[in-house]
Formats: sequence, structure tokens, C-alpha cells
Amino acid sequence: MNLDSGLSNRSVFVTGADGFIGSHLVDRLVKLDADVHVFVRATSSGELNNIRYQTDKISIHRGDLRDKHSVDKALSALEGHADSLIFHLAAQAHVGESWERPYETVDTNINGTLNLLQSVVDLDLEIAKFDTAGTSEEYGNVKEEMLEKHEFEEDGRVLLSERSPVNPTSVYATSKLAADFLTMNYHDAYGLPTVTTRMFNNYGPRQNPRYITGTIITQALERDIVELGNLTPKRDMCYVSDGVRGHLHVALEGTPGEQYVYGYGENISMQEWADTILEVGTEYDYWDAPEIIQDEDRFRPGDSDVEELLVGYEKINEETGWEPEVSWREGIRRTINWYANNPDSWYGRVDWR
Ligand SMILES: C[C@H]1O[C@H](OP(=O)(O)OP(=O)(O)OC[C@H]2O[C@@H](n3cnc4c(=O)[nH]c(N)nc43)[C@H](O)[C@@H]2O)[C@@H](O)[C@@H](O)C1=O
Repeated sequence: MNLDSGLSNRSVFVTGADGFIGSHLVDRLVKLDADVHVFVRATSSGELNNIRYQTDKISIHRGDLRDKHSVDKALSALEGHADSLIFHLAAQAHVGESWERPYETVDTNINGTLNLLQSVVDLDLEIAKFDTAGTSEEYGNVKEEMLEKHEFEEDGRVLLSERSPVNPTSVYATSKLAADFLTMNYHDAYGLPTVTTRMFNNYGPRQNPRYITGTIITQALERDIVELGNLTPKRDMCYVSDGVRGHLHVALEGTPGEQYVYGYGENISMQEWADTILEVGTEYDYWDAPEIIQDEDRFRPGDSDVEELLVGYEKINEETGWEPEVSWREGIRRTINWYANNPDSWYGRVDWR
């Protein structure tokens, strides 16, 4: 798909723009010459770390998703701009932290989404697409009694797709599922051209090291042991540039009212993921041979652990031509390289939980 022709001069509004995936999306949009508007938290320091090199090329709107007035004010920038696109990526996105800050998680993820949707209606904006980023965590654990509702691959693996039943097992996952439904409700009730994207784990440069990939890399760069929690869960790990392309494909070619699931298309246990990262780092001389220690005190409540899953991305592929491009080894190499060259963004500041 030619992303250039679809985005040049198009007004685009991004929430969560200073976050990990959001900042990569902003980089791409600036490169594609879109008219980029970002909505970011009004923090006391006013720092915009991840998009600090783009600030003169984008319009910055400060506010809080939980404050409808600030959402209205920011979104009014799209008034009179036909065919604009909204990417809603802002969220309290850490599963473990959603148990530590449950009210804030629900408030940001559910009320924040509601405020945005309602604001589009109140301002009567002429948008072409509203993409709410959901998450594979909405599938949660595939329980024995749910198996009859699932589809399977020939090799017996559970196939996760738009048709699969959900079973969120954390405050985070439940709040994201509610946000998905609200997004679809606004399509059905008001005809808003919404889509929901349910993406699997992204990794790459600038990701906060509290997620598994950065937790492994930053410890390996700094010391000889890598302390982790439960390494049995399996995940589909998708490099961030592929994740971002997916959002763009769906925004340009997806069908309003529909949901799109995507990921790398292969699962890997967190033990194998850690082993592969350490192997790649050794190969490129970032470290010698750190030892992995699994610590039961770091296990999470309600951690989703889909034993044998396969992510089906047929729908997004058939409708928009998206498929992943970056291999695990290449994505890991680029990610280690970023952490190694940007110690200022994590060194001495990581709480390796
Ligand atoms: C798609 C989804 O992806 C992410 O959610 P997540 O899968 O919970 O991500 P994570 O990197 O925190 O954990 C991955 C797995 O690894 C296990 N694990 C073991 N030991 C450590 C450890 O030491 N740290 C962390 N963080 N995880 C560990 C942990 O228990 C879990 O089973 C978010 O981006 C979320 O926003 C999202 O939407």
C-alpha cells in the first residue's frame, strides 16, 4: 500500500504521542508529510522525551484525556479539516501497574476513550477514521471450558483472531476491552468511522524498560545477572515499526465498524525470548554471558498464559496488505543497539520489576 499518497497533508490527531508506539507513529507521520496534531499530558516539567526532535514539525495540544474540556479544546484543531484521522494510543498500559493503580487505569483507559469519542460527536468532526488501539491481553487466558469456542490450527494451536472469545484477566485488559466496545458503540449509534486494532506485544527502541524486552536488555547491559518473573507465558512479539504500519494500513484501508487483530504470527515463551536476546547481544559484543534468574516474588497476579497460540492476521492482510517485515533477530539487534546508545533514557532509573 502506498502510505505516502494517503497521508501527505492529511490532518492526523494522535493521543499517547509521547509514548513508545505513539512516538514511532509520529515519526512516520512526519516523514509522510502529514499535518500532525498530538495530544499529550500537561506535565509540570513539560518534557516531551520521545518526540523531542519533532516538536517544531507538529502541533502540540496539552491536556488530560480524563478532562473532557481539554479534549474538546484539542480536538477542535480538526474542525474544518475533512477526512482527518484519529489514532487513540494513550493508555495506562502496564499490566502489573494496573493492579497498583486500578482506579487511574480504569479512569484513563475507559473514561479517556469515552471523552474522545463524545468529543468527536459534540464537535461534529468530519473524520475519515478513528482507530482505538486495543490489546491481545483482552484474550487473557484461554481456559479449558472456552476451548470449544476457539478455532485451531492444524497443529493443534489455538488461533487467535477477530472471532476469538475474550477473557481479560487484569484491570488493564478489562479496561481496554471496555474501550474497544465503546469505540464500536459509537460506530453503531452515531455512524462514526471507527476501527479497533488488537495488537500483540510490541518491542523496540524507546520502550519503557519496565516491559520484558527492556527489562532483559538493560539488566544485561549493566550487570551479570538478569532477574525476571514468570518465564513460561508465551507472547507474540512484534517489532514496533510493523505495529505502526498496521495502524496506518487500517486507518487508510480498514472498514469502519470492524476490528483488526495483528502480530508477528509466531509465539515464543518468555524464557526463549530472554535466551534469544542474550544470544543476539553476545553475538554483537554488547555483553558476555549474563545469567537468567527466575524469581517467584516477581510473578504477576492474573498473568495471561496462552499455552499454544497463533496470531492470525489474515483479515488485515487480505483487506490492507499488511504483513510483518522485521524478523525477531533483526528487531532485537536494533532494540539492543538503541538501549546501548541511549543510557540517558534509562540508566540508574530502572525499577526492574
Ligand atoms: C499486548 C500487551 O503487551 C504488554 O503486556 P504484557 O504482555 O504484560 O508485557 P510485559 O512485557 O510486561 O510482560 C510479558 C510477559 O513477561 C512476563 N515477565 C516475566 N518476567 C518479567 C519481568 O521481569 N518484567 C516484565 N515486565 N514482564 C515479565 C510477564 O509476566 C508477562 O507474562 C503491554 O505492552 C501491554 O500494554 C499490552 O497491551
